[in-house]
Amino acid sequence: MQWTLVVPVKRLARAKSRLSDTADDGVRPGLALAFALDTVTAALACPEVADVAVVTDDARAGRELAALGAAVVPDEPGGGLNAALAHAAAVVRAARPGRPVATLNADLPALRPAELARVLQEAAQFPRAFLADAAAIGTTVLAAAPGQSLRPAFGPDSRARHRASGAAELRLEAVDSVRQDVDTGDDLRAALALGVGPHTAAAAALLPGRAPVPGQ
Ligand SMILES: Nc1nc2c(ncn2[C@@H]2O[C@H](COP(=O)(O)OP(=O)(O)OP(=O)(O)O)[C@@H](O)[C@H]2O)c(=O)[nH]1
Ligand SMILES: C=C(OP(=O)(O)O)C(=O)O
Repeated sequence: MQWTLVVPVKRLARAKSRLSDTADDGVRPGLALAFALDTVTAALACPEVADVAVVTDDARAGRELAALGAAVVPDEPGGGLNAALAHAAAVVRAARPGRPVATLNADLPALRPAELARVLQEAAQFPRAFLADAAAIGTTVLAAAPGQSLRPAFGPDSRARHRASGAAELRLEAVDSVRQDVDTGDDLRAALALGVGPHTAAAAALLPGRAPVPGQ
C-alpha cells in the first residue's frame, strides 16, 4: 500500500523559534528549510510513499520543495498546524480517495527511507495510528487509512492527545530517524549524531562553534 504524505512547513521567518539560542535570526530560516529539504528528500525515496504534498504559505519553501518533486498546497486556513493538516488532507483525499494519508513533520533531518517504510507498513494495520517523537511527548507521524479522517491534534502533549483520540500508538524499535524531530539545540545535536541529510549538514556547519561534518 502506498501512501500520500502531508508535510507541514511553517513560514520560515517564524519557524523553529525554540532554536533561537543555537541559530540566530539570520541563519534559522535557512536551517528550517534545510530540515524540510532533507525530510522531503528522504520521504520521496521511501518505497511506501506514492507522493508528498507540502502544506505551506512560504514561497521559498514551496518553490524549493516543489523542485524536489513535492506537490504544494497553500496553507489557506492560516489557522495553525492542525488546520493546515486537515485542509491539506482534504485536498489530497479529493484527488485520490483510495489512498492512505499520513502527516510527517518537516523537522526530521536524519530521516531514513527504510525506517519510514517500517513505520508506514505498521501504520497500515490500523484505521488511525501515530508515532511518538524522540522526547516521547509529541508526535512525528499521524496516519489514516482510506475513508478515515486524520483528526490531527498536534501541539503540546500531542502523544497523549492522539492516544486519547483512539489512534493506535506504533511501538516500533529502531526507527530513531523518524522520531528525531528538532526543536532545540540538544535535538539538533542528537540528529547530527544520527546522521543528517546534506542540506542540514551544510546549514549546521554555518552555526557558531561547528566545524563541517566530514563526509556530509
Ligand atoms: N503549514 C503550517 N505548518 C506548520 C505550522 N506550525 C507548525 N508547522 C509545521 O509543523 C511541524 C511541527 O511544528 P513545530 O515542531 O512546532 O515547529 P515550529 O513551529 O517551526 O517550531 P517552534 O517555533 O519552535 O514552535 C513543522 O514541520 C512545522 O514547520 C503552521 O501554522 N502551518
Ligand atoms: C507540534 C508538535 O511538534 P513539537 O513537539 O515538535 O512542537 C507535536 O509533537 O505535536
